[in-house]
Amino acid sequence: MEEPVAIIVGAGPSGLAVAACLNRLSIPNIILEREDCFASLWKEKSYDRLHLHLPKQYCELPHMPFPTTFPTYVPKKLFLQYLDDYVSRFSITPMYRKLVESASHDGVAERWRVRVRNTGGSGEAPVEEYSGRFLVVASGETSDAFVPEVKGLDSFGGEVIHSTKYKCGEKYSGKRALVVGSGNSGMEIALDLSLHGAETSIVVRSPLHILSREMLYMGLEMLKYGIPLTTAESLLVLLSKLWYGDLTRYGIQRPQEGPLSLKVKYGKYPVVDVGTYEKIKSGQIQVLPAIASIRGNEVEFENGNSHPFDAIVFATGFKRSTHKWLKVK
Ligand SMILES: NC(=O)C1=CN([C@@H]2O[C@H](COP(=O)(O)OP(=O)(O)OC[C@H]3O[C@@H](n4cnc5c(N)ncnc54)[C@H](OP(=O)(O)O)[C@@H]3O)[C@@H](O)[C@H]2O)C=CC1
Ligand SMILES: O=C(O)C(=O)Cc1c[nH]c2ccccc12
Repeated sequence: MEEPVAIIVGAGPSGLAVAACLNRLSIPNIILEREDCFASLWKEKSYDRLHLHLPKQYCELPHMPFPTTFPTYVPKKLFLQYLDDYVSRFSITPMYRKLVESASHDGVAERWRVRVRNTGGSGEAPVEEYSGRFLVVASGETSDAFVPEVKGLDSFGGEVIHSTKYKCGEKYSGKRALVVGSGNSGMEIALDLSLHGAETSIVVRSPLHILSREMLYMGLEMLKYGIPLTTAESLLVLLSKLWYGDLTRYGIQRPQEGPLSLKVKYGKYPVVDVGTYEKIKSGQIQVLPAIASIRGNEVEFENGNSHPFDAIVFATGFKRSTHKWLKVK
């Protein structure tokens, strides 16, 4: 095989976008993907009711707009259909079951050396090596599911899953479900559970911004037209306060810093409300503080209260994987 100019790690939307751009310029490249499909987070590790939070014009990949027939907020199924079309259109051929174990730069040869475990076979996974002038890290901020250590979790009798294993709330009907974590996954999974008739609670341990999709869209449009970030986000906070009111009565604080600054500085996205707020307001979703410990089916919270649950969904986010394999001096 001809040596690629670029080695792309990860066949998520970003890796596919880079490969498409390189293919259009006939620049040889390979994508190394540890799973057996592209966009595995979307395909296999996300809940059914997932939609993009931004209007479609903000989410398209380079050189291929979404079809005009797609709705403004693209659902998972159509997004995956779009990615399928994208991969065929730009003749992208990711190499699957290639787990990158190390990537380091050889200064003398001016090449990246990438060691890969080929996990595709049946026996012991053999090691392969690839080299190329450029390395593209497209393995994402959401590569490895994160579950915190919780005192007594082992003693919990019910089901415990990470948000990546959650599809739909159907089987939780009538059950007491606790969602731990109040990012966008936790908030929407709590909504889904409640809509399916689960008695739902969610742990909110830190301050957060809640915006509607329209507010977020407005914020991004303001940035596009050159309105300063601090001005744009002051307006968003004002709108959020007018629309949602004082959230402290439900046990939710707003952060000191604005929603756009938090995203830009720390990659922390605001919660985009797709219906959870109404459920919290009506008392159908109960907000609880951080967990102190678990004993059997009883979960004790930091305010000293404890409640029994049948299932816990950890929507506690992800860790990136680069510290495991990317060797930079
Ligand atoms: N439709 C869309 O576009 C969607 C987009 N997303 C995006 O995907 C990315 C991942 O989202 P998500 O899966 O929600 O993960 P996040 O990292 O965004 O959220 C994790 C949440 O878990 C909380 N948490 C972590 N550890 C604990 C703990 N020990 N006890 C209590 N709470 C804890 C965090 O709180 P704390 O802040 O205190 O650490 C935070 O609220 C984000 O960028 C998100 O915006 C997700 C879903 C839908
Ligand atoms: O910068 C990005 O990741 C974007 O595409 C825009 C965006 C998506 N969600 C947001 C939330 C707050 C600020 C920017 C964005």
